[in-house]
Amino acid sequence: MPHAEKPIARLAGAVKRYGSLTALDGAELQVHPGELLALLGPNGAGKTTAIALLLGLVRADAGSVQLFGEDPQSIEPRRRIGVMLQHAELPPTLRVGELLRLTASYYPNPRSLQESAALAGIGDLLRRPYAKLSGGQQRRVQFALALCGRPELLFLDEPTVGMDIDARQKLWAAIRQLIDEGCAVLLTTHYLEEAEALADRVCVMSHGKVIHEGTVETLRARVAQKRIRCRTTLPAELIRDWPGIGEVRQENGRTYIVTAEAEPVVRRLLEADPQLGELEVQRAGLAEAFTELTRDADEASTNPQREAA
Ligand SMILES: Nc1ncnc2c1ncn2[C@@H]1O[C@H](COP(=O)(O)OP(=O)(O)OP(=O)(O)O)[C@@H](O)[C@H]1O
Repeated sequence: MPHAEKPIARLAGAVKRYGSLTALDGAELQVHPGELLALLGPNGAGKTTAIALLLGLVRADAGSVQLFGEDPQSIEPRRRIGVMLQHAELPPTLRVGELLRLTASYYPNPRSLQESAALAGIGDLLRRPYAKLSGGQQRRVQFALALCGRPELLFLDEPTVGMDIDARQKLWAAIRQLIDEGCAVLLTTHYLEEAEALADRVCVMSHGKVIHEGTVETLRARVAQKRIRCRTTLPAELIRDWPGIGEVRQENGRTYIVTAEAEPVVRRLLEADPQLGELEVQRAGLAEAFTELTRDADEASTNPQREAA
């Protein structure tokens, strides 16, 4: 999708090797002002490495890495970002309020303590020592620290891991509020519903490359499969032999069918079983699209001649 505005964070052909392991293999990634980009991919795909490059924590072996058009290791672009990583090492004896004040002091135009605390929902934790908080509370404090500098770009690496449903939804609401104020967010997550709830765009990574980029809708549309569910007396073996059937499963008295084209299958089902009931046809969700995409990428990488064939 062409974008009028210049990206504020950019990887172009970025390569990062750890010994013989290639963690990033020519990754292309762009974050634009004010957007929420979700970075998805299986474990080890290279998401955290991509973020580490953009934060200047590691250097690329090849390709270019830019943050606000500059080298991410220089101080100016770093003053414009906020960061919440998977593993945060924070001084355990400091109280939450002290941590927030200290972090805010690194930024030229920080939010007030009260504003940061309210956004992250930690108003009642300010006097507590950080080390004594629960895992979920510590995550919320880390979120407050990430947003206290009024960043233009927020990096959130699996922010809701360890949070209960209520805390997760509150964090989503706070992220939406930041987006409304014009902050861009680069989010990595394994929760596809999180990407669906928040993202303007998604990038799917596999084996150190971005293998898909688009909206949640375009990602879903990549998967042509439909799911049919019904109650029928027809045996699974019979349906399996019909043309265009991907998979048939029977469970708890219901039959589940996966097919690329639902209409002919539905027609045939109704003809073969006039008693058929509880018929439902669904388009594949983001989870199926994601699984299918990354499986294709896995097959291509373990079987490279397939590409050439
Ligand atoms: N410091 C390091 N030294 C050696 N190998 C590393 C290092 N950091 C990452 N790797 C390897 O690089 C690859 C990409 O890792 P990365 O952490 O970027 O993946 P990820 O997509 O963030 O995975 P996850 O979803 O599990 O967090 C993995 O194979 C990982 O083992």
